[in-house]
Amino acid sequence: MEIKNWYELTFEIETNLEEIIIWKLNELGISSYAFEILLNNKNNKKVIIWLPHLNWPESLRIKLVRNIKEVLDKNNYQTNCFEWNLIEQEDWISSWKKYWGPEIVGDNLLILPCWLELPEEYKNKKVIKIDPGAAFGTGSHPTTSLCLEELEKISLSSKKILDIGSGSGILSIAARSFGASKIYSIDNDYLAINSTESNFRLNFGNLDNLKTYLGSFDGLVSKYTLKNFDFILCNILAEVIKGIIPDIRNCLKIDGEVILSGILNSQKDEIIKLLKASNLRINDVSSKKDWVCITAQKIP
Ligand SMILES: C[S@@+](CC[C@H](N)C(=O)[O-])C[C@H]1O[C@@H](n2cnc3c(N)ncnc32)[C@H](O)[C@@H]1O
Repeated sequence: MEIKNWYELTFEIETNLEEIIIWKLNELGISSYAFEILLNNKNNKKVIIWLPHLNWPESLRIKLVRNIKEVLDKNNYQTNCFEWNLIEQEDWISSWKKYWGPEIVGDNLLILPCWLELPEEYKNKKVIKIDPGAAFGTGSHPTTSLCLEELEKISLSSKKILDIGSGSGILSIAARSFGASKIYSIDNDYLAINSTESNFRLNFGNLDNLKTYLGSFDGLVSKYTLKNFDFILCNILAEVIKGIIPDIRNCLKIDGEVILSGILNSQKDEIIKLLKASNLRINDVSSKKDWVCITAQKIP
């Protein structure tokens, strides 16, 4: 289905609430947003959220504002200044482009918005081209960059990968760029699956090494044979991760590894406990801002 128009929601927050808003939007499955520094008030930022109009009837928009207000209230910030505009696809693309430039991740990766030429100074980087569309995964969120940095550390040559919650496809594309031979990408949002496929094509010109599945991971594992993966990449919220750890183990081959992201610092210990209980050995824990990424290995 093609998205024609977008709702644009804007409001102000104190700058220190940015991470909390990102966390809430992530939880609500909202991926297109930006923060703008206000020149007249350096302590505040403008939040701009774009929502595909077909998926956001009035009732859901009212609920969204209520959700955001609740989060802000809890953090002692009161506002009623929420402004809605309806904008056309072309205007959304130009708004979005204004906020997005090339981004270096880890030692060697460069995330490049598809409408930009590769800047000369980044010619030696491994480039991942992304058209952000309506799916999560531009590389700028700590949960994504933590996964990308983990991927840089491991040898993926000829490996079989499962990407659970592929969003824009950014991790699948990185895995292929690092030499993985077969990538299976799962997402329960059709916009994300479209985005994974079109971004994969944008980078490699074809979908030869990619297989996509639309649906929830727990439903798909019982329907298809998803087994013997060398690596599983899973950047989903901790609440979802908790319920799928045993299935993740079943999908890994012995010695295979899972990279889990989307976990808040406060949720780390509980996830580590669940991983150990499923016979998954913790190999690495890295963190950025409030977020943690855990790498665990299937032991016999
Ligand atoms: C935080 S985004 C991650 C996107 C991308 N992999 C990245 O690292 O930037 C999580 C994605 O998981 C998908 N998702 C959430 N729960 C899921 C589930 N149970 N099964 C499959 N996909 C799921 C969402 O639609 C979303 O695209």
